This record gives sequence, structure tokens and C-alpha cells, in this order.
Amino acid sequence: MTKVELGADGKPVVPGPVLDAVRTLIEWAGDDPAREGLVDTPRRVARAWLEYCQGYEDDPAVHLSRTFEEVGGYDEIVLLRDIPFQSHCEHHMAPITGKASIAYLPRDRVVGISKLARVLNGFARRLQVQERLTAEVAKCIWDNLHPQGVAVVIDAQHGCMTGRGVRTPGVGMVTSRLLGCFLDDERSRKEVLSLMGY
Ligand SMILES: Nc1nc2c(ncn2[C@@H]2O[C@H](COP(=O)(O)OP(=O)(O)OP(=O)(O)O)[C@@H](O)[C@H]2O)c(=O)[nH]1
Ligand SMILES: [Zn+2]
Repeated sequence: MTKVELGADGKPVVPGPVLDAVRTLIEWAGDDPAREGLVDTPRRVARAWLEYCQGYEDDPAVHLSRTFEEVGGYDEIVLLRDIPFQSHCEHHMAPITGKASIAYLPRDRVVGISKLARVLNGFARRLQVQERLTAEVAKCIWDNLHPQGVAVVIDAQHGCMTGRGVRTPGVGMVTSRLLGCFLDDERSRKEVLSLMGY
């Protein structure tokens, strides 16, 4: 993403061509971008998209750089369950909303638990497909924590399937990526999926 300049109000300055693009879209959709209720909308939309896509500014691996080794001999699964998240699909730029469960089996160190949700957000706040989001979160934890296993399961609804197109509200898409012992060892896999509630 291009470097964002902040204005006197502390909010991002939106370049003219970006405002024009949103105005064009409003007009093309059938409304009048000059009417009172819509006149500030292009600026709001552009700033909203900066937030939705904040992940491009983030290197999620950085969140895993601080680890703790003193965990009283704890060597079982660590799981952060049902983390709510929002992303946007790269096909329609429509919202993807859902929950993710992220687990790992530590080898010799653990990470602050909030960092797993930060890694998820770093990848979710981009234009995504759910399969890639699932795989990227798992790989980031695997590459940076070097654990014995990683399991990521995402259950999400796609706005492009609920508000348009096939229009099937309530349908969840479930994706998973299992690495290390959760892939190779059936007992470990069953244990982690059962802790996640699957
Ligand atoms: N596998 C996968 N598909 C996705 C994801 N997000 C959206 N899609 C799908 O991307 C596909 C794009 O298909 P296209 O035929 O190119 O687009 P479209 O004409 O708008 O398709 P419809 O949604 O069926 O109306 C659709 O089937 C979407 O449901 C995702 O995260 N993973
Ligand atoms: Zn879509």
C-alpha cells in the first residue's frame, strides 16, 4: 500500500483519484454523488478501506518474536478458540465474517496468547480467500515458533454468497490447516479438533 499521509485532523488524506473512483461507483450504481447524504461518502469509504486493508502494513511474524520459556513444564496444547474476525474476499471485495480457532503444541517456548489473534488479523485485514488465510496463519506460527504442531480451523460466512449471487444466508465455509503432529498423529488431531469443538 502507498504511504498514507495524515491531515490536520489526524485522519488519512485521501487522494483525488480515489475520491473520484468512489464517486464513479456511486453514480454507476444509480445514485447522485453530489446529494447531501453522499457528498462525504467517498472520503469515508476510502478511509474505511484503509482500515479493512490495514494488514498490508503489518508483518504478522513480528507478533511472534517475543516468546516465554518459563511455563512450569507445560507441554500440552495451547488453543485460542472462536476468535471473531473480519476479512474481505478478493473476488467481490465483500465481507467475510467468522471465527477462527488457532492451536499449537509448543516445543520449548510459548507466545503471549493475544499474539495468535494479532497474527490472524494481520492476514485477515487484506483481500483474501479463506483457504489462503487459513494456510498463512498456520504457516506463520509454524515458521516462527517451531512448535510440534499447529492447527487452524476457520468457519466463516461470505457476504458475496449472502447479500448477492447465490444468496444463501447462514451457510458457513469451514477450512482447516493442520501441520506437524496434528497432521501426522491421529490421536493428536482428534484431541485438538475436539478441544476446538469439532
Ligand atoms: N474457494 C473460495 N471461493 C470464494 C471465496 N470467497 C468467494 N469465493 C467464490 O469465488 C467465486 C467467484 O466466482 P465467479 O464465477 O468468478 O464470480 P461470480 O460470477 O460473481 O460468481 P457467483 O458468486 O456464483 O455469482 C464464487 O463462487 C464465490 O463464492 C473464498 O474465500 N474461497
Ligand atoms: Zn466473494
